[in-house]
Amino acid sequence: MTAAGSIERIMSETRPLRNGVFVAVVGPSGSGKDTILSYARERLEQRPEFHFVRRIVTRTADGDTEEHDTLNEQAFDAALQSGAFSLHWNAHGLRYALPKSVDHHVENGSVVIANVSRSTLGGLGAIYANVRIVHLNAAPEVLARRLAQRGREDAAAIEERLRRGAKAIAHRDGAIMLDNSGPVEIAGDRFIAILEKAAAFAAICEQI
Ligand SMILES: Nc1ncnc2c1ncn2[C@@H]1O[C@H](COP(=O)(O)OP(=O)(O)OP(=O)(O)O)[C@@H](O)[C@H]1O
Ligand SMILES: O=P(O)(O)OC[C@H]1O[C@H](OP(=O)(O)O)[C@H](O)[C@@H]1O
Repeated sequence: MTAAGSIERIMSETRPLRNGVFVAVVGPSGSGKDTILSYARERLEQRPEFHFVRRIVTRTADGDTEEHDTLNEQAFDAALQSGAFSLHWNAHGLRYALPKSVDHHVENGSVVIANVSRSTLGGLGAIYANVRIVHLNAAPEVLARRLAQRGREDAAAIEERLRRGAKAIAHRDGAIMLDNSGPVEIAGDRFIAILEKAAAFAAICEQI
């Protein structure tokens, strides 16, 4: 490898990764993360500058509001060991990950949007130079009603999700708070406006 090639390789591996923006969507169970992501994805599907991440979860997709890839525990471990993930976490007795391709999308200047756990937020800045945190929420009685209506979990699991949601509110400087207690169009259109601003920022980064 030439010296220039070697420097290029080192530069491309230097973290935090630049050019694009990583948008982390967080919030308590039932706040509507998957719903708002679908709303925005449908409306932005002709816009190549936005990349909506398909997660990997150790849960089958049956009855889920989210489309994701499923791996069993053993396959998840193997993928983790082989470096196939950009980010991973545990919650609700399940394991979650984002594919390594997320990093390439960010380096290529995209706005990359993912539903992640609040537990990942502290580490994001070391991976991605430009991070936006969108903290979705809804009134407690709304969360309880939605989880009951969704019917994906039994009553005990819903109780546990409500407890976890109430406990782990992310008090982070710079998080954009977005209320989704009302109709999905209200929070959905606000979310799209946030993504448009991130895309404008990424476009400026590309010029400098
Ligand atoms: N604005 C809204 N108005 C009415 N129903 C909504 C709204 N937003 C979401 N819902 C409904 O609430 C339920 C929970 O939404 P969703 O699954 O998107 O939440 P989530 O934050 O992704 O939850 P989890 O973290 O448990 O996956 C779903 O049944 C969804 O259809
Ligand atoms: O409470 P915290 O750690 O923020 O979030 C934990 C996890 O809970 C939800 O999972 P699911 O989509 O309901 O399976 C979120 O998407 C996240 O991955």
